[in-house]
Amino acid sequence: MANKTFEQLFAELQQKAATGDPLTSRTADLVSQGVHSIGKKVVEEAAEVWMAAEYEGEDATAEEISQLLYHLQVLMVARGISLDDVYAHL
Ligand SMILES: N=c1c2ncn([C@@H]3O[C@H](COP(=O)(O)OP(=O)(O)OP(=O)(O)O)[C@@H](O)[C@H]3O)c2ncn1[C@@H]1O[C@H](COP(=O)(O)O)[C@@H](O)[C@H]1O
Repeated sequence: MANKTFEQLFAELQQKAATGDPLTSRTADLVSQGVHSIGKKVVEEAAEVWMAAEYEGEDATAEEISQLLYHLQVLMVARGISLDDVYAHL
């Protein structure tokens, strides 16, 4: 059912940020652009989650949530924040 877990995606993104080609990897491209650009994507995706939750179905909302989680993870990688750093606050 699931393509990958949250932890598996994070490990993949760390690898992409370290060795990926910005021409073929969205993650490498975003990390090369920096925290300002990634932050704007996080805000954009958060708004799309809100709109989908209010006006669209569960599947569309879940897709938007996946895109928000992806961009949050890219921001974490760009700032050198680990999953444990975040889990410590849960
Ligand atoms: N989970 C994701 C993922 N979620 C969202 N996105 C990207 O984020 C975009 C967000 O959608 P938008 O509607 O905002 O698209 P957009 O406005 O055209 O985006 P912009 O390029 O204009 O910012 C999507 O089009 C995808 O390109 C993702 N890109 C990659 N991943 C996964 O990340 C891993 C590494 O990917 P690469 O770094 O590309 O190899 C792979 O497992 C991918 O499946």
